[in-house]
Amino acid sequence: MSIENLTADSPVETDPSWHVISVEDALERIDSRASGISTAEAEERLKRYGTNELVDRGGKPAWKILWEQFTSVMVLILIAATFLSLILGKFLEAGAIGGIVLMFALLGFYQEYRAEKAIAALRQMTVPTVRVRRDGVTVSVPARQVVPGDVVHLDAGTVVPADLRLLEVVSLRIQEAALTGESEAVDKKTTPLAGEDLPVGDRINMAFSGTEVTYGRGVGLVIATGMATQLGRIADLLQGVTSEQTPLQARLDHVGKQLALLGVVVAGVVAILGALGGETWSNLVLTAISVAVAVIPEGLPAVVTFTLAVGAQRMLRRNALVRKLPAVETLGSVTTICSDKTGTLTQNKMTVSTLVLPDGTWTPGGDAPSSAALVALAAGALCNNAEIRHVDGEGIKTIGDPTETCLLEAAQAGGIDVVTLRSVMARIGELPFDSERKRMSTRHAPLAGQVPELAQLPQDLDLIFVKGAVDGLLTRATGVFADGAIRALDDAARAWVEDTNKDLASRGQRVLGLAVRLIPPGRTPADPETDLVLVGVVGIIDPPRPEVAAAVATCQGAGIRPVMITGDHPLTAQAIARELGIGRDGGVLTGVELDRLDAEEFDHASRTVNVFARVSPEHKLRLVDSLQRHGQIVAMTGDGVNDAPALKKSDIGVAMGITGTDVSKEASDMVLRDDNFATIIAAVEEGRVIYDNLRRFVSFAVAGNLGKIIVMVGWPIPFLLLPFDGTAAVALLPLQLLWLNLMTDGLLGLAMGKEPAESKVMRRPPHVPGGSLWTGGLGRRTVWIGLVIGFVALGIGFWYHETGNPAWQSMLFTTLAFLQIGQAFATRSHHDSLTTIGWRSNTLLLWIAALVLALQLAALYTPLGVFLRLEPLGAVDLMIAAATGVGLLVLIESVKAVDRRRGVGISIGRH
Ligand SMILES: Nc1ncnc2c1ncn2[C@@H]1O[C@H](COP(=O)(O)OP(=O)(O)OP(=O)(O)O)[C@@H](O)[C@H]1O
Repeated sequence: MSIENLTADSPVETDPSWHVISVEDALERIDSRASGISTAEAEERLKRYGTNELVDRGGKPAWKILWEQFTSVMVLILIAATFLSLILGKFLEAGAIGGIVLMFALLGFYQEYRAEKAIAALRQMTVPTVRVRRDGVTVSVPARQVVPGDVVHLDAGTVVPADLRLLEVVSLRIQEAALTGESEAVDKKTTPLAGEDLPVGDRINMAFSGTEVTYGRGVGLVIATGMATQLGRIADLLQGVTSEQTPLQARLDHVGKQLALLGVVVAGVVAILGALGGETWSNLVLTAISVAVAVIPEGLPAVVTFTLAVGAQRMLRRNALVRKLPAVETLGSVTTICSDKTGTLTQNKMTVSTLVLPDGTWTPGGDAPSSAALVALAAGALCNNAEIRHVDGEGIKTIGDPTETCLLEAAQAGGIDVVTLRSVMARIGELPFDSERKRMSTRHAPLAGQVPELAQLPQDLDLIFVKGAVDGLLTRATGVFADGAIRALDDAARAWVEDTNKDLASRGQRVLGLAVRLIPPGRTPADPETDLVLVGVVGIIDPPRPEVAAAVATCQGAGIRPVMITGDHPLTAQAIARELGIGRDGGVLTGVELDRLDAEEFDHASRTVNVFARVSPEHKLRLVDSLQRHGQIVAMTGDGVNDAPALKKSDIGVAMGITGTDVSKEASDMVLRDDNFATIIAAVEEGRVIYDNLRRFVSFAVAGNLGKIIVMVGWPIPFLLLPFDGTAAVALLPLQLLWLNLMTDGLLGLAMGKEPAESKVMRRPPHVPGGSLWTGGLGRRTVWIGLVIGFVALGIGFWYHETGNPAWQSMLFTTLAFLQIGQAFATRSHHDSLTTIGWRSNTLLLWIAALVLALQLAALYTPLGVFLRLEPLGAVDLMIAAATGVGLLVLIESVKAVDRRRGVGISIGRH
């Protein structure tokens, strides 16, 4: 998409010239003010202009989902079967097969449609909120309620919510790749530009919907919303968002197709056997159809979608919001979790514990601060973007980044009136905080005697206050403020700062240095953050979240390595890591140290070191890459705009719901609604449960179908060898098989998606993603259960047939149903006995089993039986059939018991 296309041919181009007029003219043109519009006006404009949304961006249309149900290989074979039956003049069969195909297709449609809706609803939950000025105050509103004329705030990490004419910028940089394809971020301005028809990419006093703020902050006037924005004009984008298949879905699709083809082959074999036995042509075709129908796992797609969607809901209940369905499954195979420290492992509730000065310390709540302490506290309050507000009913509240709010609170505890201080010491410049520099600076006009607390500082110079990581400040400092005067930063002073830093950090505290630079008014140094005078060092406590230590232990027990990746000091990181049980050995490496490693050493480090400190987002990306190259499945957390590449690269990108930026959320697969590490572990557990349940279902369905194949193939063989009366070449009719598959794969299978966790789910290694479904003994178990089902049913069928019982087919049919009900219960756990897990722990299965039973009885004893060509069975026959089901249940349970005693059993296949 070229830039020209966007401007020249846009059909809804209304007023392209916002970039050539001044800020004041822009405000006037749209009838707004720098303080924003009123709530009433906003409501009125919302009615006039509509909501700020692009026309339905996501999701498959319903007709497409429905169409896909009818075009799968399985269904096509069934449709072919319907036509063959028609040709043979078997109208009832044709109608019934057709009907059941329709039923399966509708079931599949319903499940998939629901899953689509559920995922769309989940995506809706991450729709960003925007800070706008309404009625003169800044409030948060959902992005969809933004209207033309609104004045909105932009910060690093914000996705621009609408098209804006910029009113204020502070080092504002915006990445506009979504619109222009240009990946380099653009520096923004507010001054009018020349040239009405400048291309979008050159309108640098505008910000466009969908682009991303990568740095700085700004304020903009909304000039277009929704479909009237530049983004809204790019039709291509609107169709975007394809729903992805999970790896397992893709593999199961494959299994489905293979089974369908196998069905065709086996059908051919049975037909040949029948032909050898002198069976009639039409009966042969009918038999072939029956076999194909028996083998095809009709319920598979519906059950898989249902299980994944149920899984996403379960995760949501545990505060993990899945944005992409494949994540539900991938979570189960995660081997390494790289987590930020602040806010994820810790509470992000920061309090200043101590302020260390060259000539003493001050503790909030303790004595009155010394004059040196006042300078440091004022520096911390001025070089600070948190706000103090009076909230009705709650009194004075600080709002903003916890690292900054705690500094405001400390200043107030020290007796400084922050609001007054800030109004007197107006800010005239700012270098925003970023996680690469790990510091921020603000510039203020000379004191001129206005602030008594700062009487000891020169009164006629501009002040640049800097706060940030101590190590960085130390390399840029030349002086220290001690005993009311500025002294040279000699070795002793340097050693004092370093020791203080280490001492606080090794106690797990976050350490911030505070510094000032004095500069004649009007002069702008090339790098304002040099020649600094240190005024103090602050120790900040951010306690670990109480539940995280247990989550870390669970994580390790589950064969998953937790890794801490933090921008904080290595000693702080290590102290917190130790407290939480992360990386008892393996030490800590810093970003600088990582940079010194060669590729091989880096790879070694990524696999052995568990704590990485003072890293930048770019290191996160390299770590993910290195881990992935060594076969690890990596979950990576991130909150900042620069974390997006690492989130995208990781197998599970995890964003923070509370503190995360829009950009990080958009790049993620999963959002933690509570920012909590423990929630990742909960999601992993759910992921494993889902994987187990899918494996369980596939094993159940394949064993059942194997049983049915044995019955269908095995049935004609004795008749070939023995004198044949020509009445019994087909064990079961297509309708009967379809019915059975509907009962088992369809209904009982659905209930398997609801199975709760196996007891050992978090005490075993993660499964190999993309690995075989049948590993760990599951293949063997599936086969023998299939053989038992097949031969028991066959045996009973022969017995009834040979004893001349006309209901032999009904008996065969009913036996198969009972066998699979028994199997369904026994398969509820691969290890634990049914008595341990409790009959009632999956009530859905109980209900569905009851329903299946009722439907089976209806098939035998109501007019439905005529349709299905079944004869009623006597009570004894019923009991025999039921006994086979109970027998299979007991048999599987006994095998599990023996396995448990021998310490073996179904495993997940990674050792
Ligand atoms: N608002 C701030 N102003 C100035 N410096 C800051 C600010 N916040 C953090 N720092 C400094 O930057 C360092 C890194 O902070 P950053 O926010 O990048 O990492 P973090 O949040 O501690 O790490 P993570 O969340 O990745 O565990 C901190 O140790 C601190 O020294």
